[in-house]
Amino acid sequence: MTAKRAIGRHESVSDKIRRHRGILLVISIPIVLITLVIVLMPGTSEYAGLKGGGSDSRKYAVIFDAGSSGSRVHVYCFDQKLDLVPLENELELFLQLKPGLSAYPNDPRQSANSLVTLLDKAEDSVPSELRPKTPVRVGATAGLRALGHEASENILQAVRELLKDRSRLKTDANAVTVLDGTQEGSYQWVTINYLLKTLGKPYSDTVGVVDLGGGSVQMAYAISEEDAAKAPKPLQGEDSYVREMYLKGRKYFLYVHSYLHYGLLAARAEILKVTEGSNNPCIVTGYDGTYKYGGTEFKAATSPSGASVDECRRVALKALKVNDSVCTHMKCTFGGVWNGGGGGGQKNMFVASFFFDRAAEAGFVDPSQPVATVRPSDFEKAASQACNMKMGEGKTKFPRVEEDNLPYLCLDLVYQYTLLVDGFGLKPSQTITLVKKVKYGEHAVEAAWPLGSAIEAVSSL
Ligand SMILES: O=c1[nH]cnc2c1ncn2[C@@H]1O[C@H](COP(=O)(O)OP(=O)(O)O)[C@@H](O)[C@H]1O
Ligand SMILES: [Ca+2]
Repeated sequence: MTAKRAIGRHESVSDKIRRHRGILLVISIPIVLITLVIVLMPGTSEYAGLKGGGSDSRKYAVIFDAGSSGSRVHVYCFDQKLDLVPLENELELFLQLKPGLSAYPNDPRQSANSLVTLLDKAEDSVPSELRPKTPVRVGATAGLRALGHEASENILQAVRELLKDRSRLKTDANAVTVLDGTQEGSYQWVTINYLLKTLGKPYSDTVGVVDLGGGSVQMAYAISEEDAAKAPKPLQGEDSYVREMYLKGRKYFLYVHSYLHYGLLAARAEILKVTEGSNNPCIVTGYDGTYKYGGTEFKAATSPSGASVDECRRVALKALKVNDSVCTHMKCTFGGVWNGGGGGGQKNMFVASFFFDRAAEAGFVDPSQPVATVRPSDFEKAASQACNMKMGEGKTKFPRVEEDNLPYLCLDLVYQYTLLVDGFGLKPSQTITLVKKVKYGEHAVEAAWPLGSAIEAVSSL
């Protein structure tokens, strides 16, 4: 016994290993395997945390929307997969002010300086070390388009100088421009479909968009390759009807058209021009004043018999030139413009900007919700009430309407109905989604073109 114990006590380490090698083998194989998996697989938590969490893998973009009625800035932050990630508590920094750049047609410096507060706050929201790598873009829309080349180019040049003098953000050669209408419409389509996560799906699973600004209105939707091949060729100086875009591994043919002078505030002027200098059946009963747009004044006075939906519709149809212009294409919207042929990409329409705002002011949409499902006929119903009231009743009948908009409420709602139904050819009973913001995970993001521009800007980095 003693001898045996003595032998046992002096057993060498190698003897022990040899004796227990079976057990050791059973324990060590899984440990080695697990270690290998952790080291080699990029998807496992620790590794991915190190790689994806650092601020150097994030890309910021600062986009100014120089709209006809106001200027806005959006700052977005994307991860490596081009998903939006929160900046502080929201998925974007969004700030806005009025008026827009085109309110200073003869003073380019003052026009550019109106962006200073937006610029400073936007730049502050980008981490200091990333600023020189962060693209900044300024896209001007209908306001500068309508000003004409020289005045708008002077303003843009002053904005370029402001960015150079005051900011460390990265400006490319074409970073400060007047967007052409088809660009604006296609960015809006990318924004909405990105937020709905329909990009990469077949074209008929995407949604179509309408964006009613102050100066212009855009419609965009994806069409089939066959329909794209049938698109009418644009005349000289016209934008082409179809844009090809490659997004999330799929090629899209996007029908897009922008109508300058048919944004809501510009359309008021077009409708008042039809009855030039005399009474107009779209003006709310009891109002007699003037409407200013783009430096011109228009008489805005109701007819002696008061406002009327039916008569206002006749004037709106004239302003849209629905029946007065020649359609040389298969089918037209209004003003002789091709309608794109319809199809699956147009069956769900997301309708933004002034459509949402007026519906909320008229009281048939809840302004605290990001989206609302309505029908074009809802605009007509609200128009009937607005056209039948007197100015004095406005505040009680439509408590949410801003005072300045009250004389034009009948006009705005009739125009919106006429644009959707007679202009764009939607059925009065078709459901459409009015959209202010789109939910993206837990957050909601502004349903506006700058996100589409930001995605393009960071994709090329
Ligand atoms: O970021 C946004 N989110 C939601 N609505 C917006 C945003 N930017 C503009 N809008 C809408 O567009 C309307 C003004 O149009 P804008 O001034 O952009 O005219 P434009 O597009 O014809 O130049 C605003 O009253 C608002 O309804
Ligand atoms: Ca706009």
